[in-house]
Amino acid sequence: MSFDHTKYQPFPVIDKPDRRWPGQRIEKAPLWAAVDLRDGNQALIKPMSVAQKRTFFQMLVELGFKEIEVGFPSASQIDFDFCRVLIEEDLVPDDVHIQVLTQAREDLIARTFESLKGAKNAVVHIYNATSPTFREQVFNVDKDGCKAIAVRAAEWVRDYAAQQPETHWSFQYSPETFSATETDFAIEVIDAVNNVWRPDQGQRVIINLPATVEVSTPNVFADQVELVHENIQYRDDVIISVHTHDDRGCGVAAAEMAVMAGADRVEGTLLGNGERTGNMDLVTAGMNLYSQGIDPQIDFSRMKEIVALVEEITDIQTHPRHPYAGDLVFSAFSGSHQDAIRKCLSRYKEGDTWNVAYLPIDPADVGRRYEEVVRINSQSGKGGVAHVLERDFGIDLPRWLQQELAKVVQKDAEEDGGEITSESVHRRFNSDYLSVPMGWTLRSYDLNRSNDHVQAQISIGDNDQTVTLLSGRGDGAMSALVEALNRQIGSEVKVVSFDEYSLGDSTEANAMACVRVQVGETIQSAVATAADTTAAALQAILSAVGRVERGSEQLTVNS
Ligand SMILES: CC(=O)SCCNC(=O)CCNC(=O)[C@H](O)C(C)(C)COP(=O)(O)OP(=O)(O)OC[C@H]1O[C@@H](n2cnc3c(N)ncnc32)[C@H](O)[C@@H]1OP(=O)(O)O
Ligand SMILES: CC(C)C(=O)C(=O)O
Ligand SMILES: [Mg+2]
Repeated sequence: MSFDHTKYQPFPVIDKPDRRWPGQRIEKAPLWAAVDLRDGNQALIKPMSVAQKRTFFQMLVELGFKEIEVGFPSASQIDFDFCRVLIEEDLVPDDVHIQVLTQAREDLIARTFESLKGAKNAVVHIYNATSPTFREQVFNVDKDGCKAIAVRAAEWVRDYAAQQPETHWSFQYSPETFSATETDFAIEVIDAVNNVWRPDQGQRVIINLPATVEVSTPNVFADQVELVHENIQYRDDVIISVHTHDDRGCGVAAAEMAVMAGADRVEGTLLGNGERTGNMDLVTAGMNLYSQGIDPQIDFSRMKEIVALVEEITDIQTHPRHPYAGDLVFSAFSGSHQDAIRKCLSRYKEGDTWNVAYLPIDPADVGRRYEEVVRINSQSGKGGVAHVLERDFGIDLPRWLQQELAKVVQKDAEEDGGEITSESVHRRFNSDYLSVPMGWTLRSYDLNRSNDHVQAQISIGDNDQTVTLLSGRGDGAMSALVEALNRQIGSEVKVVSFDEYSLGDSTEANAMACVRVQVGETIQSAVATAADTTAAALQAILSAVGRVERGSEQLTVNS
C-alpha cells in the first residue's frame, strides 16, 4: 500500500512556555521584500527573460517595494545581464535596494559582486542549508562543518564588498531550511555569521529565516522565530526577516505569526508564485493588514494590473477564489449572503467604517465593481433578485413581490443550471409583471367624486381592438374599478396587496404601482408604471385581472 502515513513523523513542538507572540498585535507593515524575480522565477516552467524581468521590476517599484530580489546572477546569464541593465540604465530608484542570491561558494560570490558593479544600494544574500537532512545527506558535514560554510561565505562577502565601496551594501544570510533546523544550532550559525559582519559596527545585516519547506503548524514557526529574536547577538542592529513557503497552505499565517514573534521583514511573491506550492503571497499578507486598518505601504488598489501582469509573465492563472484578487472573491450567489450584503450596503455611506457582512473589504478599494457582488443563480433568494433590479434598473419592489419574483427567477435558474444575468431578471420581471395583456390597456379614465364615493368611467383596449367601457362605483378609483370588473367578468375581484412608488427622474412614468389581486380562486400580481399614481394603480389592477382572464401563469390561492 503506497498511501501509508506511518512513513512520516510529526514535527516536534517547541518547548517555550514563556512564548509572547500569541498576545502580540501587528500594528504596522513589516519591511517587504519581493522575491518574484528570484524565488518566483526559479520555479517557473519558462524562466523570465530580461525584458520580462524589467517589466515586473518596474511594477514592483511602482507598487512601492523598496527591496526587490532580482535574481541569482552567478547562476544564470539572464540574471547577470538583468543586473547590468538595472545598473547601467539607472533603473533603480535611490530608495530601492536590489537584492541577489548566491550559494556560499567563492566563485559564485565573486561573480555576484561582478554583476553588481556600480549599484547604489544592493543586498548580497548568501545561504546554506542547516537542517540535519542537509547536513547529513546533501553536504555530508557535521554542525561545525555546516557553520564553517556560512562563516567562510560571510568573510568572502565582507571582503568582496570592501573592494566595491561605491555601493551601499547590505548583507543577508539565510540558514536555508531554518524551520527544520534545531533552533539553537541556527542561532549558533547566525551569531557566527554576524561575528564576521558586525552589524553593531554599522554594517546593515538581514538575517532571513526561511521555512524553505513548510514542515509544521505556523505557531511552531513563530516559536522558532521568537527564539531567534530573543537569543541572537546584536539583535538591535539586525533586521530579522522571514521567508515562508506554502507547503502546508499556511505561508501567510506563518509569516504573520513570525511578525508577531519579532520579525521585522517579510519576503514573498505577488500572488504566491514560487517553489512547489509557492512562496508566501504578498497580496494576501498586505491586504490582510489593509483590512485591519493598517497601511500596507504597497499600492494594492492596482490589483487588476497586478493580476494581469503576474499571469502574463508567469503563465500561471490566478485561482478565482484567491484572497482579495480572484474573480469570484467578491461575489455572493447564495440567498442569505445576498440578503445580508444588500442590507449592509444600503446602510453604508462613504466615510463610514466598513462593516458589511461577508465582505472583508470594500471591493471598490481594489478596483472591483459592486455589480460583481451579488450574482444570481439557483442558490439566490429574494434579497439578491431585489438587489440586482434596484442596482441595475432602479426598480424597488415590495417584499411580497420580491418573494414572488424570486421564486420565478429561481425556477429559471434551476432550468438553466447556471447564472442568471440581471438583464434576464429584468426581462422576466417585464414579461411576468410589467407587460400589459392584450386588450387590457388603460386608455382613459374619468372619476366623478361626490361626498362619499367615486363614480368611475374607464375605457380599456388596444389600438386594434374594440374598446371596452367599464363603469363602477367605490370609495376611490381602485375600488370603483374593482366593482366594475366584478360585473364585467362575473368573478369576485379583490385587491390583496398594493404598493405604489414614485419614480424620480423618469419623464414619461412618474409612478409605479404593484398589485396582487384575487380573482375567484386565483391570485395574480402585476406592476404598472404611468404618468400619475391613479393611472398606475388602475393599470396594475387591469393587468393582473387581464392575465387571469387570458390564462397566463397564475399562483393559486394556497401557494
Ligand atoms: C531554497 C532555494 O531556493 S535556494 C536557491 C536555489 N536556486 C537555484 O539553485 C537556482 C540557480 N542554481 C543554479 O543554477 C546552480 O545550482 C548553480 C549555478 C548555483 C550551481 O550549479 P552547480 O555548480 O552545477 O551545482 P549544483 O547546482 O548541482 O549544486 C550542488 C553543489 O552545490 C553545493 N551547494 C548547494 N547549495 C549550496 C550552498 N548554499 N552553499 C554552498 N554550496 C552549496 C552542494 O553541496 C553541491 O556540492 P557538490 O557538487 O560538492 O556535491
Ligand atoms: C534561499 C532561501 C531564502 C529560500 O528561497 C528558501 O529557503 O526558501
Ligand atoms: Mg524560497
